[in-house]
Amino acid sequence: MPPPAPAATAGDSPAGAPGASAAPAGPDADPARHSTPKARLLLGTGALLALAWAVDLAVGGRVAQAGFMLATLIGLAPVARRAGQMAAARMPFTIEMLMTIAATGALVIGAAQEAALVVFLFALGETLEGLAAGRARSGIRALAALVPRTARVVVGSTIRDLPAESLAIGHLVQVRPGDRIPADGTVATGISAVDESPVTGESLPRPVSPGDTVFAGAINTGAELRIRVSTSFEDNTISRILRLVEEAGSARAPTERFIDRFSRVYMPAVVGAALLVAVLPPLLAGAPWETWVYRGLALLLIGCPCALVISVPASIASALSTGARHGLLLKGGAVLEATAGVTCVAFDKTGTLTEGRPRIVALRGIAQEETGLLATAAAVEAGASHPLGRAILARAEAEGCVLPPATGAAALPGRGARATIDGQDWTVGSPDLAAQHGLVDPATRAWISATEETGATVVAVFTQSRLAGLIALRDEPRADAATAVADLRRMGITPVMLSGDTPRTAQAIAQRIGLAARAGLLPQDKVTAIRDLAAATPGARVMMVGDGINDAPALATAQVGLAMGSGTDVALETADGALLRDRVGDVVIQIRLARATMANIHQNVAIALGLKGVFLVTTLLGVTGLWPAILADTGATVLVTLNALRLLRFSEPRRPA
Ligand SMILES: Nc1ncnc2c1ncn2[C@@H]1O[C@H](COP(=O)(O)OP(=O)(O)OP(=O)(O)O)[C@@H](O)[C@H]1O
Ligand SMILES: [Zn+2]
Repeated sequence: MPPPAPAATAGDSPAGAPGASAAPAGPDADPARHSTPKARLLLGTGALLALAWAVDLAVGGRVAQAGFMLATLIGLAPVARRAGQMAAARMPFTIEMLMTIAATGALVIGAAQEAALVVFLFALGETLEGLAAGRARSGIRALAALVPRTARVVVGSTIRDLPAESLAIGHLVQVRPGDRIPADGTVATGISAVDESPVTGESLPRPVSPGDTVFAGAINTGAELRIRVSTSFEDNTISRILRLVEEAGSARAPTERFIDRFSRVYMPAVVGAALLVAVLPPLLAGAPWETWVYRGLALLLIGCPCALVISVPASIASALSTGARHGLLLKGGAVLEATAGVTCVAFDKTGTLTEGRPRIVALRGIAQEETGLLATAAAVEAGASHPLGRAILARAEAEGCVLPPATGAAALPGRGARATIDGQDWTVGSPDLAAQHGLVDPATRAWISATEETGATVVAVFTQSRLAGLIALRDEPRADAATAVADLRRMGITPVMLSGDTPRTAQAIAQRIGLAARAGLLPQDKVTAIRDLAAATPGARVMMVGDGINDAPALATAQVGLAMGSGTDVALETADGALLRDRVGDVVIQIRLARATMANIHQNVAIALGLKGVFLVTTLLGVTGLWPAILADTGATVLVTLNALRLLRFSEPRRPA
């Protein structure tokens, strides 16, 4: 007989470790590995059971009884062994132990036929549940298969096939039309379109040209591309996602932990109650022993918490899997549960509510003419990752500016960037910084205000003593920002914008999107703002959605922090989840999915407890016996799992275009 796989599915696991199956990925996620021996066992027990039944119907008597007994023993052996192992590890009260006691007890009181049926139905329940759980997790497992195994690496004038794992940062790889991209990177040469739907769920291929970033796993749908690898294999987006989801297994939902604790008390209570039922009526009232021992055994089966134990992990695995298919990633069940309760969503502005691709709309030279101004600003921003800095650099490059050499470049988070040029300390940053040096005269101030009222951001380029000029940049709101914000309102959730930009600019943009704004916030002010929002109303739960380095502290502070997929690594690492498609509307979908999941979990707990309640009563009344009791348990397990699978079909509501 093949060895049983310990703790293969939640149904197998001891009551003390119901979360064992919550990790939807990892080595345990392969259902085939576990269900094969179980399925074989199931078939064996089933065949013997059927044979014994046939014998029973034909001739009856000893032979049939022996057949039932044999079927029971074969089916029970692995279960009993697991029960023994767990008991040796000081976890005596397990589902396996309940099964073992009940089936052995049934044999002892001469109910071999029922014992065999009980063992068979138990194995059936586990197999079905294993299959269903495998489906729930397949979405995430499929991700791992997306990255091609080999990459075509360009070495000088030749191309060599190398394993994708061995790719290193800086390698140049060739991706032919129709091939999958083997690594995260930037397009070096070629103009094409990439289908990222397997990674992000975005169904339209995205046009790419040199300089654009691409994900490992995306399909090149157009012409040949050469990609410069930007992350190692372990750090590519897909590997990171898989790691996040794996971590998810350890971060259990509060509901799950409750059931965990509940089971720990509950299992000994069930055994105790069954013992009392079996012993007390005969001892005290002289009732017949067989009747009450039988009822006690049935009670053990009723008490089996299989369905309850898997109700939460099954729903969560389905939900995480569905989310992953839509490019919505959450680091586990706890986050899912917190997301369902969100009452307020705080959005960062740049890169979250807006495209994060500001463009220069005006240059105003003051102490320096425009081209020189642009070159100076670009030199200061040379290493910057801030969208404003990148926009300035892009424009300078487009205009063919020659940048003066700069040293000691540094970011001033939430304020600007600085560097030394020609021995002078230059800053590119918020006009307030320049004003602090007394560099902003009334005419300049008026120009800044007027420009900001149009929703543009103005940055000043200055030294301690001289304002070289001003640059106005404009960033458009994301296409779905206004709709998403309106959807949140309709769901009873308060949207707020938290911005590091000036009040006038932030207001202008917030007004177009339709929400309130808090502006002029430094990174630590965003943290304070999150705390304020959480304290503003009792029971408030705040979600923060952001993308930048300046959002990371706020992402960590909020009950739930979500990072835009295009966001900085810091934001992605700090956040509890990511929205890979970079759509504001995905916040809405994520919350809807979380709410649906919690509803699903509650239904599951109701199904599990409800069925048990009904059969508890009928058992004590003597209406139903052993096999209906285990059928109720198996039935509840299957119902709960099927109900959880409904979450796989969760889809975003279609809206009229
Ligand atoms: N690299 C930079 N170059 C120029 N100005 C900068 C730079 N970084 C920050 N600033 C200035 O600091 C302000 C706040 O920046 P911060 O990154 O906190 O927010 P933001 O990107 O404007 O907006 P949000 O906080 O809504 O994303 C900017 O509006 C800009 O004036
Ligand atoms: Zn059970």
